[in-house]
Amino acid sequence: MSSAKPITCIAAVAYEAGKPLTVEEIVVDPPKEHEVRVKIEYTAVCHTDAYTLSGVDPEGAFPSILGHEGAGVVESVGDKVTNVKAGDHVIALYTAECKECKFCTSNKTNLCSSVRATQGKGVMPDGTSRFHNQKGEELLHFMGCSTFSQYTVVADVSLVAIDPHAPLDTVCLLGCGVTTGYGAAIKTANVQKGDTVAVFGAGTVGLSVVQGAKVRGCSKIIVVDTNDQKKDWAHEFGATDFVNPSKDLKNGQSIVEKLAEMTDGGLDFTFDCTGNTDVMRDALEACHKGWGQSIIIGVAAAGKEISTRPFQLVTGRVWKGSAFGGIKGRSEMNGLVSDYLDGKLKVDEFITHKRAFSDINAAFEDLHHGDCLRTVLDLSK
Ligand SMILES: NC(=O)C1=CN([C@@H]2O[C@H](COP(=O)(O)OP(=O)(O)OC[C@H]3O[C@@H](n4cnc5c(N)ncnc54)[C@H](OP(=O)(O)O)[C@@H]3O)[C@@H](O)[C@H]2O)C=CC1
Ligand SMILES: N[C@@H](CCC(=O)N[C@@H](CSC=O)C(=O)NCC(=O)O)C(=O)O
Ligand SMILES: [Zn+2]
Ligand SMILES: [Zn+2]
Repeated sequence: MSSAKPITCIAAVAYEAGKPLTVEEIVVDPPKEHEVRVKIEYTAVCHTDAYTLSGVDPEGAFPSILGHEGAGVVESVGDKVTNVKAGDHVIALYTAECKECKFCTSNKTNLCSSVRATQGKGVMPDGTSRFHNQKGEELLHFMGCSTFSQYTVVADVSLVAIDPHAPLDTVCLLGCGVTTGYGAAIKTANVQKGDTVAVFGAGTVGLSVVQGAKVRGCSKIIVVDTNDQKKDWAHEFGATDFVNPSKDLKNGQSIVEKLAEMTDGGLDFTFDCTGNTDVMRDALEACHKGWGQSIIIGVAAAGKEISTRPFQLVTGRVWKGSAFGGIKGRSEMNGLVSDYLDGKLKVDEFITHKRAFSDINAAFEDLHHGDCLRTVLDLSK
């Protein structure tokens, strides 16, 4: 039996959709069997946190503790936990890896099913929460991580222990944005030397796709973004071209026509990193006839649907999706951490803002300004 006691700490609670988070004291219960309590040191804010807080996530539930791009140190473990121990440095995984379910053993996907159903309901695998506020009200978990709390409890399958030399204030970004985009390029799409690529949306996810395409030696890497402020970053991460569809198109020209003109008929691979369903259609239709593949990464609001003429698929274009870049967190995260430590994977470059955790609502504001890729929050402040 674990001898851990409840911990009182500071968390940012999402009480209501569309409202700022409330930074307050909460109680975090000890981890149960196959659970781990983690002291979160650093977390970043991902666009998906803002999406859920806005109220358009079909799985969004309140009150809850959001956050899923975090790193910290294991404080205590529940019974039957064997993959991590107190003191380990860890990254939280919103895509778990149990290594036993039919998804994990298939080698076809990273979408582990072990805890996904309860995770989507905001509870631990036993159906209960480990978080309460000072009034004794239950607070829900989020994406199996809830990193907007100084202490969180996660399933053991939702954690990976990492090299303790890796700085937690930067590798927290491997918990989502960087891994998602980079993995979508090198794993889901498996882009190759000489391929042509277009990336729609130059946030952390899109620029990480660019980084993957550059590492693989793609011949053309076109970034499409409506914000000119993203142009310098696009080139810094490896883009060969930047197109702003709100000002770089000829009269009457569509972005699909512009991209076809730039690539002799269309791209080998396109990636949606915006979550906009109209952009998803453009990304598919900008693919080359016969073989072009479009990868959807962006998360769209409840009720939104994608459409295109079936002829686009009949004539050989392929629509795919990618979650967490297709990366199996427990098996593959340490490869990314090593690449980062060896200077082969850019991570620090995405950190445009740093703030105290108590300033978390300002970090959500940062997301709406063109000068922000990621804000990293220090949970000790
Ligand atoms: N599938 C997965 O596993 C994951 C999915 N996501 C999703 O990926 C998406 C990107 O995340 P993130 O990089 O953090 O988000 P950001 O908001 O930082 O990046 C999105 C970028 O797209 C730009 N953009 C918006 N509309 C258009 C448009 N019509 N055409 C071209 N560019 C446009 C935005 O510009 P501006 O800033 O001016 O609006 C911004 O630069 C989100 O939908 C997020 O929820 C995130 C992580 C994991
Ligand atoms: N809750 C949403 C779906 C949200 C979604 O698609 N999430 C991505 C990760 S976004 C990270 O920033 C994902 O990995 N999806 C796969 C999964 O199993 O959730 C909804 O219900 O539409
Ligand atoms: Zn995310
Ligand atoms: Zn599994």
